[in-house]
Amino acid sequence: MAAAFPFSVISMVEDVLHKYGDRLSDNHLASRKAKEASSRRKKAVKWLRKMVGTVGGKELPCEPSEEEFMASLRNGVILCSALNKIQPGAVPKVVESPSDADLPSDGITLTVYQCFENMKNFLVAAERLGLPTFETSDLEPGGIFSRVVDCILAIKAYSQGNLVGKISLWRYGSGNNSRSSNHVKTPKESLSRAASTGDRYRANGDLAHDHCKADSMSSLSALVHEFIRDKNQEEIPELIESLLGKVMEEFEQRMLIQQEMQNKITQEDKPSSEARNLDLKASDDDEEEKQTFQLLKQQQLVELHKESIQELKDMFNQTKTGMEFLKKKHQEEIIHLSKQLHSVASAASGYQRVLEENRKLYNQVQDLKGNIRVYCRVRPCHQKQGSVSKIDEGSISLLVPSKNGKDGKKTFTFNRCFGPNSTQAEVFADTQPLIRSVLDGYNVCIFAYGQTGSGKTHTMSGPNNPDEETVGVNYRALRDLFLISEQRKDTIHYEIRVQMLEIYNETVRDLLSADDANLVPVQSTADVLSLMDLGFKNRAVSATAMNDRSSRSHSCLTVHVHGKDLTSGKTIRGSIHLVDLAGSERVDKSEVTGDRLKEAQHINKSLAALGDVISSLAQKQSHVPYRNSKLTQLLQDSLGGQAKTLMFVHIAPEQDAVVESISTLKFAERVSTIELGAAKVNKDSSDVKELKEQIASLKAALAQKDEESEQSQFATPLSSKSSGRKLPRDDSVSSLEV
Ligand SMILES: Nc1ncnc2c1ncn2[C@@H]1O[C@H](COP(=O)(O)OP(=O)(O)OP(=O)(O)O)[C@@H](O)[C@H]1O
Repeated sequence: MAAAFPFSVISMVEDVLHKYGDRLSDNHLASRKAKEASSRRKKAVKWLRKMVGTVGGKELPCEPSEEEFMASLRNGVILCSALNKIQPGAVPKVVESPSDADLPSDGITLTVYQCFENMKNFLVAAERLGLPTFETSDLEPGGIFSRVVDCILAIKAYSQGNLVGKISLWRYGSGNNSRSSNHVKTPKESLSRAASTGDRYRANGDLAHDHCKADSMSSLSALVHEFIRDKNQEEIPELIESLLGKVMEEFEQRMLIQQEMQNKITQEDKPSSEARNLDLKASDDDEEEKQTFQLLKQQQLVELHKESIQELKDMFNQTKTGMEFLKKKHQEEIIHLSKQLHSVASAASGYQRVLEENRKLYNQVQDLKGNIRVYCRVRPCHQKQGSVSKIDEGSISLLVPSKNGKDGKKTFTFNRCFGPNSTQAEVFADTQPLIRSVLDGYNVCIFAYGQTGSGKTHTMSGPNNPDEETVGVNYRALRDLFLISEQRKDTIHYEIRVQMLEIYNETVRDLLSADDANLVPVQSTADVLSLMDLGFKNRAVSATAMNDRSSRSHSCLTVHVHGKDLTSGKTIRGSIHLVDLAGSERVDKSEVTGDRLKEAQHINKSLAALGDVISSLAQKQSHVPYRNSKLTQLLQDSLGGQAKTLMFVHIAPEQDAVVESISTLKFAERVSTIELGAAKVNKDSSDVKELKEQIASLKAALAQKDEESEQSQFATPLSSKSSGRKLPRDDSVSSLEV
């Protein structure tokens, strides 16, 4: 083997003995080793400080003790960082300590697992790069720390050197570092050393030819024997070991230098053949590096995927926690809302009860006030001196000329009296409560009575082209109906339908349609207004053709209300008749003829029939002659015990109308005394109602048998002497002539 070496082995041993002879025989080998180890450690520390700088906000101490150095490397961060500095990405994942403040002196803030991960990753990377490695336990007390130092110095060498010969050196060092303290030399160091040893290390390699194996061995043996001759027997094994170590070190260095020099010469002298060899070697190395690189990349990818998966897991867990939190909150909200809803529901049912109670009380009060209410209204006077001497809230006084020339005074009492200055709104204010009754299921009748020109149409409809202020009871009543039904829409659904009829000469005519008596559904006051306009137009056409017919006919606007309680499902029906009667003035038979006479007869007949009905109601007679006229037939529902009736009595205050006024006021006073009994709400089924009507009809038919066939005599409206008048056989509500 020695023959193959480009230098003499003996001279190499001689050199070693010359250089280290004294020191090899030093009795304090252990301390020398310790010094050497310390020196190597310092080198490692110095290099690490330079490469890594601060880790976790701390620097490696300049001269740490072995224990301190071990502790600072234990979490693997410094080692990983160092390796990554010289080979970026060599250790793909390094877990660092969170902050410098958290880094204790021993450098272990990471969990044991994290430290282990770092160390594992570092050792894998080091091994992959062909660097000498060590056991993790070497960083613990009792471990072989020199192996760690070797590894660091190998990294240092890796960073500084080239690849040639490197791997074999490291492997050598790695495999022997438990026994030797080999210093890994860089090619540069080796070269400089070669230069200093001069003649003994010739680079051409032909010096070895004069040494034969036997000579070498005997000379070598002699040299060694010479060296140990005077040495203590016990020291000898250790000395030999030390000498061998040094010789091996020297050998390594010389081989390295030799190889370097050969490479250099070959590169200069034989570029083509060497280039081929180098190419081959380079391609091998390239392939190896490529594989290593790909492996690293794959590992990095795997690590990245692992990280992503972990992140996803964390995110999933966070979302799950968030969802659970939201679910809990949501449930709490629902419980809270259901509690609120419960209290609102009980409040609403309480409100319903109060509303119901209120309705009952209100209608009781209305009942106590009397079912036929009479209000008197006096319009402004066209003369300077009128017949009305005094009007207060409940009474009206008229100046009545007596036969002896002295003026007497007559006073009449009513539920309310309105003077010429009373506004439409004031008049309606006292009427308003009746409108609510309609929506509560009662039948209501408001009719305007009085002689021609006394102001009936003004009260019921207002003047021609009325505005918001002057509009009459009809419009205001309907407006209230819609307003209240709107207010109650959450509890009761109302359907409102309207009918507008005219009774002229005992003939009923629908003012809204050419067809049969027609109930038109309406949704708003606007609907009603347009219908009323149509009705008035239809009436006006007739009036033009028939000479002031409006004064000679009764007009009746009827509103039917059907309500359904949305909670209980109960239904209620109510209706209101708004009647503008024909003029009530008495017409002397001898003064009129022809159509005018006929009109007067019919008006008087129907008003007499109205008087008769009211009279029989006042006397609580078992039979009430509703069927004596179309008017009383039409108003039957609103004049019986189930209805609430209001009569507006109108007075023309002029002196020349005083007789007619007194007649009117007497009639009205009599009406106001009538007790119809408590009004009843329409909650009966329609069958019951129909049966009641049939009974009433049969009773009426029986009574009529005794009456005279035809009553052509003009009767005053106040007359109750209607007996003897012949009633039409087919005058039921359903057979009204239109
Ligand atoms: N309270 C009042 N304030 C002011 N003007 C009134 C009032 N009442 C009636 N008038 C006016 O008196 C006139 C006659 O009134 P209106 O036509 O209402 O009487 P009427 O009783 O309906 O008559 P007819 O029976 O002929 O229909 C009208 O011009 C009307 O505008």
